[in-house]
Amino acid sequence: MTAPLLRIEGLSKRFGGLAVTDAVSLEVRAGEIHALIGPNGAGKTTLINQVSGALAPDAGRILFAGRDITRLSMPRRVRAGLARTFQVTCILPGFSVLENVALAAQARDGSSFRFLRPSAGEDRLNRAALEALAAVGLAHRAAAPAGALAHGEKRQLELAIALATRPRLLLLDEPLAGAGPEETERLIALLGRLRADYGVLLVEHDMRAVFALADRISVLVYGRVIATGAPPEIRANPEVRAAYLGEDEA
Ligand SMILES: Nc1ncnc2c1ncn2[C@@H]1O[C@H](COP(=O)(O)OP(=O)(O)OP(=O)(O)O)[C@@H](O)[C@H]1O
Repeated sequence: MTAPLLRIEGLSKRFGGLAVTDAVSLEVRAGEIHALIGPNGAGKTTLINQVSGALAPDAGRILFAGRDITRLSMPRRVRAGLARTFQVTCILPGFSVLENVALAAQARDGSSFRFLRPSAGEDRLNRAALEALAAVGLAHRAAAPAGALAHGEKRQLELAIALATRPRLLLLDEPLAGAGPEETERLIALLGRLRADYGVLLVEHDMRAVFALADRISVLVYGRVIATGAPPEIRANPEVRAAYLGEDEA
């Protein structure tokens, strides 16, 4: 079996007296969608924040492609191949769709264009941005102002922004939040296609999407992983059903 792309070992974070993530361990393999589910306040976003580098853990380790990244800055993690999207849409509405993605491509490449003429650098960024937009099915909207996109298209744009940083692992925090039924279908299909090329750690409340997409699911309750397994195992787990899923998810 291939080594995991992401390995989280005993990750703990306290806010005051509250253990928000409590010795959390899990792995994400390349080509796998690993969903992290759990009730509101279980610590899912706090875990993603620690993996992305927005929050320092109190204890535990984060290994990415075998390298310990626990103390690495956020920009260095992006350069290493970690990309995240946010629960709340995070785009520049006055810039075009293409510009939003080109900026992300530029942030990833940093100074790598310093020996190129600016226009050649710009062409390259635009090409990279168009490629990322094509991968999420949004190339036809490249010239539109980002603020004019429909909600579901904004979620696609956020994914393109993440892809433009050339990641190996995507940290997706509620990518379906606020999407209507048709947009949800489109985004589920898109996430399913991305699986071939990336590892994905997916936080999502839409259980139909989670059970349709995930190769494995970890269930977080009060900061602790109470179960990890394939979707049928999780669905049948009595502790999970009692703590989170309830009867209607069966
Ligand atoms: N910076 C902070 N300071 C203090 N408490 C915090 C902070 N960030 C989060 N918390 C608390 O930690 C707990 C876990 O929050 P977190 O956002 O990680 O949960 P979640 O599982 O992502 O929830 P949701 O599904 O509602 O997004 C909550 O009780 C929250 O109030």
